[in-house]
Amino acid sequence: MAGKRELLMLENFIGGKFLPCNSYIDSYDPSTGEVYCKVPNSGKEEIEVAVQAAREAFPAWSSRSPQERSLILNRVADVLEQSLEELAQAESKDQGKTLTLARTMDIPRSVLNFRFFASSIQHHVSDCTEMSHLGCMHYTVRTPVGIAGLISPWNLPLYLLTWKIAPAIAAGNTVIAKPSELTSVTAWMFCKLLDKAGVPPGVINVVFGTGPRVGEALVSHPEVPVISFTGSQPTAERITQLSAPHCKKLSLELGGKNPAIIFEDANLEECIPATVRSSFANQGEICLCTSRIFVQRSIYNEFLKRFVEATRKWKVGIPSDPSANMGALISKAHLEKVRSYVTKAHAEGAKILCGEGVDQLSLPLRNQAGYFMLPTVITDIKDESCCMTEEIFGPVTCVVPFDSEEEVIARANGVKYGLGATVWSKDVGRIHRVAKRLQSGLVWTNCWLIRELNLPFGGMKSSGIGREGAKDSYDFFTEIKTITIKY
Ligand SMILES: NC(=O)c1ccc[n+]([C@@H]2O[C@H](COP(=O)([O-])OP(=O)(O)OC[C@H]3O[C@@H](n4cnc5c(N)ncnc54)[C@H](O)[C@@H]3O)[C@@H](O)[C@H]2O)c1
Ligand SMILES: N/C(=C\C=C\C=O)C(=O)O
Repeated sequence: MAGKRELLMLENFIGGKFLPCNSYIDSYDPSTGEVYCKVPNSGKEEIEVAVQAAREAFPAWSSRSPQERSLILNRVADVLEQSLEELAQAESKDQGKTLTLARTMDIPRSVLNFRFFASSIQHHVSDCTEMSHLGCMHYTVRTPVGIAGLISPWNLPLYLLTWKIAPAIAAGNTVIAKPSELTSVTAWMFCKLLDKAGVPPGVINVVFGTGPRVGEALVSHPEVPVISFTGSQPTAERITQLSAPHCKKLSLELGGKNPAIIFEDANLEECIPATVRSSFANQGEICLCTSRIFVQRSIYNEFLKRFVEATRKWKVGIPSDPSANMGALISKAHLEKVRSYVTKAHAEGAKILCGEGVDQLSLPLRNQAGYFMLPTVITDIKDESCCMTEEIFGPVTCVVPFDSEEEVIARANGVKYGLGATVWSKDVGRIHRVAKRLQSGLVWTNCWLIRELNLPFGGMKSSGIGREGAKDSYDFFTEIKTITIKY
């Protein structure tokens, strides 16, 4: 039929083979609102087959040396890098993010995830102590846990999936990965590259589908002893319940309600563009995005004026537009949810200074049913408002004044989350004092989102349990044993 386009059909990747599924889910292009892809709607049956493949691959893979595994991880990095442009195009189309961001952040970071763990796996050492008076020495050994279940969200699809796959296989585990059903395409493209990189069949299995069906089947499987999950807090609760009867090892990387604290001596030339970026990068769909901006009262009015001016220049455009700073949100439902927060803030008497309901979006005709929204700044809002306490995960940020250091620490800590904070000041003593007292797994001062992969990444309170990073991921994906030798 004229005008009818072929849909992209994904398949599960199990035991080194692509396998079709009995049923499929529609996947949408967020920039047009059109269905363009079909994602397998897998369930228990597919998980059973994947477990069998991962179980069979485990003995050979886990007995390779870290150096041998490292060679393969480096080859995965190479093949990913060779496909950088196709992967970036696909990530942008599937997720709605700008092509520029996919090219400069998502895919390069996915490549780096493999290179980084290929190197770090070769540098771990174990502990050894001696009790000479008893003629004993003790040492520790670490062994891979087994089959790892890896579940990832839709905001940084390949970036976050590979941040789990790379350390898990580097440590000798085999894996079953389940990407978000909303953004499965780059995971499927990644599977196509694995044979070329020399990854043995069954070491990496990817099963697609929804959380309640295939995600729960994976989490509940008795032969999957370790689950690494990145996503929302309510899903983490469900995963915790399902894992409890099996005492599974769990790593939970969850949401945030991240504060930026801006003291009167901050360098506003640097702070304003960085805070626009920390609020609205990737459409505000990064767990580390700033959503509560506390500004010291003496500079509040100046900051607000300049911040709103800079936000208005943050361009929303179609993802392929090189001048766009922001693309489309992930789904219609998510767009409606994000907008509803602005409506609630307005109803509570807060002021919407720019963006949603105030300014006009300008989009090409073909993209008018896409899930776009302008970056929105809210002020005159109470700390207790849902916009100041709940994770919105979209391009909405609130700006409020504060008077003292003591007060702002208490207010910044006054939410259930504790993931990433930023602090802006030239006073080194104050930076150390405030950073130490913030209930936050990560604190960036005078910058945002500079990542050091060696060090722990993760959240406090409802932002999660456990940390990821060179040593932390190694510890998580291995079991430790203490051995005593009497001589
Ligand atoms: N801390 C971090 O590093 C980090 C990083 C990115 C995103 N996030 C958080 O992720 C959330 C947004 O992502 P999302 O909407 O995809 O989260 P989500 O919890 O809805 O889904 C995440 C993943 O879990 C799966 N899932 C859903 N229900 C499940 C169930 N019952 N059992 C097993 N799996 C299930 C989904 O299919 C998806 O693959 C936000 O809260 C964001 O802050 C956190
Ligand atoms: N896990 C990381 C980032 C998470 C972002 C959430 O949206 C990372 O940089 O390692």
